[in-house]
Amino acid sequence: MNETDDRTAANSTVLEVTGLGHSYGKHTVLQGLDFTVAKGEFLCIVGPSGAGKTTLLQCLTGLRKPTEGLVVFEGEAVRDTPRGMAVVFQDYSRSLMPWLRVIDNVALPLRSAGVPKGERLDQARAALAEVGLADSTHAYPWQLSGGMQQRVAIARALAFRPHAIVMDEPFASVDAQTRADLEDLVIRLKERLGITVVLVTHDIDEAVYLADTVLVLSGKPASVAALIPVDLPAPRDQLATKALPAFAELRSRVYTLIRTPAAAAAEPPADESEVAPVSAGAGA
Ligand SMILES: Nc1ncnc2c1ncn2[C@@H]1O[C@H](COP(=O)(O)OP(=O)(O)OP(=O)(O)O)[C@@H](O)[C@H]1O
Repeated sequence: MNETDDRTAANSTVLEVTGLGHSYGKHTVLQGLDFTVAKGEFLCIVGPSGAGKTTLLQCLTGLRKPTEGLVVFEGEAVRDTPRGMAVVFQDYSRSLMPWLRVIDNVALPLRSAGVPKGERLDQARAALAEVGLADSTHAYPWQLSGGMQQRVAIARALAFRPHAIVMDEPFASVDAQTRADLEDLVIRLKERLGITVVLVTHDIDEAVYLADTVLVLSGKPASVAALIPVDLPAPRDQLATKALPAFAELRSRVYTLIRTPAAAAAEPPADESEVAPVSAGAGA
């Protein structure tokens, strides 16, 4: 049994993707994807620009129907975004309502879900406290920095008390320092609340820093080139973790897989247990 099998056997599977493919008309973008995400796991999806990362994420969240295969979340086939799943997009400025105060932005989806007023304001306040915005509940989004607005978007996702958060390049629109702060925030939230996180990024360093497992998409059409367990010590630290030789090794493996998937797959890694090619048990 390799590390990937251990990973899925030790934890219960939350998300299961089987034979997933997607074509836009005659243009096949994704083909034959099989993988699982365990409860509490942090999975980062990386791949070259245009590989189909966003398309995959849309299929996982029920925002797009795959043309082939199946996505199962908590035992049920995904058709619309499941109740236990929250989605955070890159563009916070478009996802927040500028005319609503922060607390009302966070509480809005709860209102649509029929949660009574007192309860939804309590849940919204608690979620804002989780992301360090307890003092900004009455501000308008446009009075906040980009990083704070993205925190509001994360709070809005948390207010639902989801079991899983799916994020599409959530830190791509903020400066480097804010990005590092938000990365650490998401790691802390995941650990404290036991949430499963699936995050798409084009940034290999970010993927290795955040993930328990990095899923590398590559090829045309794209498939899973590898699921790479990231066995870096916790807690992760922006300086210490990134200075580790193991971090540099993982980063270069991911980079090589993205750039030259066939060559990387043919050349076994120094320690084979660290890289699990998808054919060696990445599926359910
Ligand atoms: N709605 C659509 N209709 C037709 N083609 C699409 C549509 N959305 C995406 N595509 C095409 O599918 C391919 C994958 O796009 P997608 O946005 O999923 O990739 P990506 O890996 O997220 O890209 P990037 O890293 O640049 O954000 C691209 O060739 C894109 O042009």
